Amino acid sequence: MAAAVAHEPRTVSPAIDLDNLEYPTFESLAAMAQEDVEITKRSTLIDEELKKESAKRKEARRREVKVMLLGQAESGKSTLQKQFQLYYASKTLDGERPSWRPVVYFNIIKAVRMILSELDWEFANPTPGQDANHTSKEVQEKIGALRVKLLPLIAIESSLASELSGGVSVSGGRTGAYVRAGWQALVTPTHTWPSTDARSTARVSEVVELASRTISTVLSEIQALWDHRAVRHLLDLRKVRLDESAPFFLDNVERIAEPDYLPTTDDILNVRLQTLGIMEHSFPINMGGITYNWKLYDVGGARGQRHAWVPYFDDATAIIFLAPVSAFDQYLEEDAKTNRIDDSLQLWTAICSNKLLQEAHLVLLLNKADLLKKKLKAGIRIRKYITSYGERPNTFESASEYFRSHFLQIHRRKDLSRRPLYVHFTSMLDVQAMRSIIANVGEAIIRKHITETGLV
Ligand SMILES: Nc1nc2c(ncn2[C@@H]2O[C@H](COP(=O)(O)OP(=O)(O)OP(=O)(O)O)[C@@H](O)[C@H]2O)c(=O)[nH]1
Ligand SMILES: [Mg+2]
Repeated sequence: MAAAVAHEPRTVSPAIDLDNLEYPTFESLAAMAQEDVEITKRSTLIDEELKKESAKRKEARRREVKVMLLGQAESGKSTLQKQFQLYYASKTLDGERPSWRPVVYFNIIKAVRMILSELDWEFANPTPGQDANHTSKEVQEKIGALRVKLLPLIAIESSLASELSGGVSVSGGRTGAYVRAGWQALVTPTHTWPSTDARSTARVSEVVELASRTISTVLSEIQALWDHRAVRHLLDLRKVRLDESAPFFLDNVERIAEPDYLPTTDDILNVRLQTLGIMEHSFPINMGGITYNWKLYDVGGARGQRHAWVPYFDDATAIIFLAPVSAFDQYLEEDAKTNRIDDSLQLWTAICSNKLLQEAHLVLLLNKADLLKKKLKAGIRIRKYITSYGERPNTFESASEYFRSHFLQIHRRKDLSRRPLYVHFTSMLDVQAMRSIIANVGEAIIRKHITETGLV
């Protein structure tokens, strides 16, 4: 037989003494009731505050227009960002002028270095069939003498590049300098930035001042090199590969060599400086009496940078895709076998078919139309680089239509949500012509945003 188990109650309720119970007085009951009212009031207030806060956040989000600038490296994304800034917030661009000074110096030094190294190569390996006068002993001696004078200038390139890149190590090559978000604070003593200490700012200014002084000291040698017939000849033969903006800066070197030089808007638009990562620029845009917080995301376009775009995709209001149509005779710096137009078409395919971007408004800018015209006028044949161009006339009308139809076809085939597509040919350095495009694109994007969010 199982033994009986005695159970103790687990909790013992206290015994009560009915004779000595304390009852609350009417006064204390009233005070308690008042306290309850206060607590309820406070919690209602908190609820209301939270509701207001959430409505405010929602409203702020509704007024926020996020626009991503996408496209391969050198397609003109950062230049378009500057054009937007110039149109909607020109005062902020004015404030940034001093920080573009070292970038202009860097562009000049890099151009001089590249000319000298291309000449070296050409003297050692003369192009068959070229005029031997341009590689004669006399020419080589003259260039040799210029090189000696220009060496102190070339020596500054890497320290200037490294200061612009905020310490990211860079080594020669065509690109040379990268910038990340906040770079301007690193190169402008008047800016404050958490990562800028007084010593590093002083060092940067020293490098910038040294660059400025050296450019004016060797000004006549820079001009002599740029005007030299051997250089001109090699440029004509397209044997010297310079950044597209190099001729602009070398033509303007005298003005830039002035000690009180401050970059003009044209200078700022022409500089070449590769973007690293994602740079966010925001400024208010007023439309129909409502102020929108316009956020532009300018990304690095080289292949190694593209993975960083994706986290920004799902709440993007619009994508502005830039494809440089002048690039038919160029190849990717990161992959010398891929034609730039081909890369742009591949990238455009990926953008049109990306599921995260299905809701985003699409704008396609076929950029560098000015350079396309120039190249065709200079007789560069598209068929040599793109065989499918066939016997079509080598004219701007025919070429622009050919490239446009390829991009449109991809959009038709790959865009599952069948969004309307806004297409423009652009010459991004032309401030006047860009004004109407910027206004059109800005308005179209905000209008779409209004339709979706129900803002009036
Ligand atoms: N001639 C001409 N030059 C242009 C045009 N658009 C941009 N450029 C120049 O092309 C170069 C590259 O432009 P960026 O805006 O730096 O290119 P990006 O797309 O930002 O390049 P990453 O930052 O490397 O991805 C700069 O020197 C610009 O001045 C154009 O329409 N015509
Ligand atoms: Mg850029």
